[in-house]
Amino acid sequence: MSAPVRPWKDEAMETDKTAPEGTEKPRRVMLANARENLRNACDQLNIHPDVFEELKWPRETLAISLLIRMDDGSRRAFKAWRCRYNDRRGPTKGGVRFHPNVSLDEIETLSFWMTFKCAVANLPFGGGKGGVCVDTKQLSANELERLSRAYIEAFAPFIGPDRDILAPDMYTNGIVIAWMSDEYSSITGQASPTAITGKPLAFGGTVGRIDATARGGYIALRHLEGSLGLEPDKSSVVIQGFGNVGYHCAKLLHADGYKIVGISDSSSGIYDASGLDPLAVMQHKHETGSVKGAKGHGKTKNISNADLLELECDVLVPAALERQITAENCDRIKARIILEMANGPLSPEADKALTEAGHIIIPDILANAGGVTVSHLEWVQNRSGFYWDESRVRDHLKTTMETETQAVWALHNEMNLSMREAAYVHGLRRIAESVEARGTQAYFEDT
Ligand SMILES: NC(=O)c1ccc[n+]([C@@H]2O[C@H](COP(=O)([O-])OP(=O)(O)OC[C@H]3O[C@@H](n4cnc5c(N)ncnc54)[C@H](O)[C@@H]3O)[C@@H](O)[C@H]2O)c1
Repeated sequence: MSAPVRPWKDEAMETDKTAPEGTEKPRRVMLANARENLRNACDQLNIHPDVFEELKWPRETLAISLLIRMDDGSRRAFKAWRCRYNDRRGPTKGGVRFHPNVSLDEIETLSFWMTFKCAVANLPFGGGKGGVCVDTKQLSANELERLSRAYIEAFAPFIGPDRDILAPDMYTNGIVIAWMSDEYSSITGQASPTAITGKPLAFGGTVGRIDATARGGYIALRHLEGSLGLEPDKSSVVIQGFGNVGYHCAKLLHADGYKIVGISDSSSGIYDASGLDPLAVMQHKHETGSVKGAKGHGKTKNISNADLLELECDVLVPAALERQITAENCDRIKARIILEMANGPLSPEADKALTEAGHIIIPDILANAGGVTVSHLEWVQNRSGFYWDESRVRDHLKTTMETETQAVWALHNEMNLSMREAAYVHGLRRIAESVEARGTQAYFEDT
C-alpha cells in the first residue's frame, strides 16, 4: 500500500452526448459522488492505484426489460437491472428494489455501497444490487407475482449462491422474496434456497432476519451511547420511513426508554413532544394505510415529511430513501446525531456541511449492515442445512456490530476522520488486502 493514487478523469461525470442540446446531464452523478468516498479513503491509506482502478466501475451490470401480462390482458414493459459491483471478497450480495424512481445510476451506486458494507461487516461477500422501475401500489397481487418471477427468470444466469445472492429491499417484502426463491428453484430444478436471503422461515429463512437491519443500527447506537453523550430516558428520536427498518428501529429504541417524538411514511408525518408508541402507530397504519392521524401521549400534530427532518431531537434516523437531507435543508437539521439506516440519505454537500458543523453521522455502510450480516447467517445455514436458534443469531449480530462499530469509532478518533471516512477506510483496508493478494503492479515489475 505505498504508491500514490493515479490521477483519473471521472468519466462518470461526462455528459450524455446523445441527449438533445441543453438537456445534457452527467451520466452517473450518484456513483461519481459515492466514489469520492473511495478516493478519500485511498488518499488516507495511500493505497495502491490498482485497488482504486479495480473499484472505479462495477464489474458487470445487466439491464433487461421485463414484459408482464397485466390482469386486463395488456402487456407492460418494466425496466430492470442487476449489478455486481465487486466480487474480490466473495460472491456479490445485495437486495432488489421495486420503486418507480429506480435508475441504473442508483443501482450501481447501491452496489458500490454494498461492496463497502460487506467489507465493513467483515463478510465473505462483494457488493451487488438490483431493481425494477415500478410502483408496486399500482399492481394487483397477481401482477406483482408475475413481475417478481419474471425478474428471476430474466436474471437467473447472472445470480446464484456462489455468484450473486439476492435479498429484499424497498417494496420487496417476504412474499415477493418467496416467489423469487420459488422461481429460482423451479429454474434450477432443485431446492435452491441459498441464492436468495431474507426468505420467510418456511422457505429456509433464518430467525432474526426481520428486524436485523434495525437491530444492527440500534446495537451500533447503543454501543456508542456513552461516547455520544446519549441517555435513553432523556434522549429523543425522530424516524423518517416507517417500513421494516424504521418501524423496528423505533420499537427497539422505544423499548429501551428513548422518546420517539416524530415518525413519517411516504404520505405524511406525525409529531408529539410527549412521545409516540411505535406499536400503536403501526396499528394505526395497518388500519388506515398511513401514520397520519395516529395519536401519541400528548398533543399529536400531523406534519410534512420535510418538517419532520427539521424537528428538534437528539437522534434523527432516516430510514426511507436516498438524498433526503441535501444542501437545501441541511442547515435546518437540528439533530446532533444522525443514524443512517437508509442507504445514502444525505447528499455529499449535506454530509460535508453537517460534519463540519459538528453533527455525528453514523454512516449507512456501518449503521445498516445488520441486515446483510444476518443474511450471511441465512446463507451459512442454507448451505449447512443446520438451523440456528434466535439467541445464537442475535449474539452473532451483536458481536459483529459492536466489533465493527468500535473499530470505526477508534479510526474516527485516531485518524481524526468523520465516522463515514473512518468506515470507508476500515472497509477499504479489507478490500485492498484481497485485491493486493492477487498481485499488484509492484509484484509484476519485480518478476
Ligand atoms: N430492509 C433491509 O434489510 C435493509 C437493509 C439495508 C438498508 N435498507 C435501507 O433502509 C431503507 C428502508 O428500507 P425498508 O426495508 O424499511 O423499506 P420498506 O419498503 O419496508 O419501508 C420504506 C418506508 O419508507 C417510507 N417512505 C417511502 N418514501 C418516503 C419518503 N419520501 N419520505 C418518508 N418516508 C418514505 C414508506 O412509506 C415506508 O414506510 C432503504 O433505504 C433501504 O435501502 C434496508
